[in-house]
Amino acid sequence: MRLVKIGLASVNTTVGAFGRNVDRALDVARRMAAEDVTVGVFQEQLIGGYPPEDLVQWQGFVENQWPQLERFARETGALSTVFLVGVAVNHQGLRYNCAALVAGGKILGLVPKEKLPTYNIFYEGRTFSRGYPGMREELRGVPFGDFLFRFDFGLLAPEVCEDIWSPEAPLRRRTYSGAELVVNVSASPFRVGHGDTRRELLATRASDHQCTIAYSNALGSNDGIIFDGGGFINQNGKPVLEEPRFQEGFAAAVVDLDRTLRLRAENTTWRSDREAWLREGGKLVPTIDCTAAFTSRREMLRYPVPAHRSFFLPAPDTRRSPREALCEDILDALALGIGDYFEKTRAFKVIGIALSGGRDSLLTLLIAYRYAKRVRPENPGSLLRAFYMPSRYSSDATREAAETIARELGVSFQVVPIEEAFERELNIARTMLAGAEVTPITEQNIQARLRAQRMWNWSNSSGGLFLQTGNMSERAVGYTTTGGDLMGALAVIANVPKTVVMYLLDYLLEQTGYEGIRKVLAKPAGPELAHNQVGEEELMPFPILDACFYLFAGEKLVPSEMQAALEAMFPEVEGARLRTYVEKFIRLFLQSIYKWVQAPLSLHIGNLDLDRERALQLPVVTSSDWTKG
Ligand SMILES: Nc1ncnc2c1ncn2[C@@H]1O[C@H](COP(=O)(O)OP(=O)(O)OC[C@H]2O[C@@H]([n+]3cccc(C(=O)O)c3)[C@H](O)[C@@H]2O)[C@@H](O)[C@H]1O
Ligand SMILES: Nc1ncnc2c1ncn2[C@@H]1O[C@H](COP(=O)(O)OP(=O)(O)OP(=O)(O)O)[C@@H](O)[C@H]1O
Ligand SMILES: NC(=O)CC[C@H](N)C(=O)O
Repeated sequence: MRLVKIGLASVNTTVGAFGRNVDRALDVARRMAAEDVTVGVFQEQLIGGYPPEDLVQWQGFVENQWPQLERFARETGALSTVFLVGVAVNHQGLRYNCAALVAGGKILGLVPKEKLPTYNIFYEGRTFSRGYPGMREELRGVPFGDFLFRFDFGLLAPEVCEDIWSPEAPLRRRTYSGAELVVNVSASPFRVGHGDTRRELLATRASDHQCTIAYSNALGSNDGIIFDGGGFINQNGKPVLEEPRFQEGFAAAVVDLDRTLRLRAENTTWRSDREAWLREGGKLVPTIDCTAAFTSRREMLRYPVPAHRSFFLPAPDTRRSPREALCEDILDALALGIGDYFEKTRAFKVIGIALSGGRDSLLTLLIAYRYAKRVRPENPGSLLRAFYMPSRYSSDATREAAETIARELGVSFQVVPIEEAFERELNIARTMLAGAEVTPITEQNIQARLRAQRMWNWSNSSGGLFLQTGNMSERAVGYTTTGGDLMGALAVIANVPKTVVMYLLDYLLEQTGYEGIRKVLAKPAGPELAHNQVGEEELMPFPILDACFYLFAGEKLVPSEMQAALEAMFPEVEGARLRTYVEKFIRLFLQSIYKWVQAPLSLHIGNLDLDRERALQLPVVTSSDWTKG
């Protein structure tokens, strides 16, 4: 029996706040040591914050991380814990994204990331250089490269995030070289369903490579990329610990590393694969001996027995239903996104929403309220302001719905009519047009723009964070006004399809029983910019719109393929009608790209997103001729 206690840390870092990031990490490091953690795992780019994007091009951004790493080492020097910390380093003019091994007051090693993700939201290949098999360098007197590290408790292999996402992972050659404990410092952004993907991936790697894996993820939102924290310990395929997500702190568990070696020895497939690898010229990874530099304290650790006192019976099932898991995850992620933007920019005092009595602004308000409840539990509503701005087209029903939810949440609610200003702007527009008619669409847009202007004015003088409320589906087809409801300081639900907006509201109604939600849902969605406007009549049914969006923008199908998929999905709708929906969707989508590119920074929760930096990089000036074959 060789017991080791592994701690997984979650620290909410800010890009560029090196000193503050390390202060927060030190606090967790000390708490881990106080609870006898042998190996404490932090996240990728702990010191610099993630994603640093092109800040890595500034030599100072990278160089100035080193003194902070040294400080971390110094201030943890008396602790009996080995720490893994993500840091960027400069070496011979190139930048590397590393896992640093720190123990006994010293930086004992630096292992650079080999797989640099340059897809979706990731741009690492643009700024960082890769580590490579057999890399053996020294940086400021510290071993820097492809190494294993021997401690009195076992053989450890540090690595960085994406390294584990490849079947050709460095951990293959490192475990074949004897590594027992693979430690992955990670920054894996929240995306719907990604938590399950991580769990399965780690179980597969730990089983394929017969090792114990400790994986610790980043926490907190930076620039709309939301890290949900959490982490996993998996021993040779068996889950040992799953750290709760969306909270700062750490979780720890004891593992018996002898078990990892025993299972490895029993696994004839692993052994013969290793022999074949050696025969084919596989090169063993060298080991740095750290036993003189650090002595662990493990005599107090106890064998990890199941809390439910059975090695044979399952633990009580605490899993959430898929519906609850989806809704709670999205709501937690978006609330963290609002909160971290509000706090980390240090630019705002309150949060404001133009509240229409419709679905999108209601959901945005409820998400902001979720954040407010965390930081001001005694009076969450005091952090928020809601403004209802009626024109001649606004109904009593939406006003009543908006007022009701604001009252239920204790949020200040102000009615600011725009009718007079609308009339004035209409007349001015007529004058500018020298007598020509103001189009009906312009009439609509004037109202949306007046509301935006008022929100900006309120924001300027109050220090208010003006939340933009548009959903992804309507943005995709340009059903939003440039300079109007498309604007705001932070777009909260811009990555949420309309059908998901409705799903979340149904869930929240069930959870909270708020009358305001019920009143909003009682009325069909529509912008109230003209008489009796119903969004689904002007566009198409939202389930079909979202399906078109998924098939075209996500799956990249051509119209005939989309049509076939829609016919299978909506057999009750006539084929000819589906064809007009497909054509309409593609036309609107391709002619609305200019709108998304001027939308505010938005919170990201899925790989299919309308954000030129993070998902679809489409030209604004483009023709749809190619879609016609
Ligand atoms: N390719 C291009 N590149 C750059 N700019 C381009 C452009 N094409 C038009 N433009 C400019 O954009 C203008 C048209 O865009 P914009 O002013 O936004 O107006 P537009 O897209 O014509 O109309 C806005 C639509 O959004 C709907 N809406 C508005 C507000 C809320 C909601 C809701 O869901 O509640 C819906 C509204 O019913 C209407 O159908 C043009 O007048 C022109 O100035
Ligand atoms: N009467 C209003 N008072 C305040 N804000 C409004 C008003 N009408 C529209 N807005 C703002 O403009 C945004 C766009 O309107 P839109 O109709 O797309 O959304 P919604 O009303 O929130 O949701 P839905 O479309 O599902 O009814 C709203 O979310 C809201 O922020
Ligand atoms: N920062 C990274 O390398 C993360 C990439 C990884 N595939 C993830 O999404 O979790």
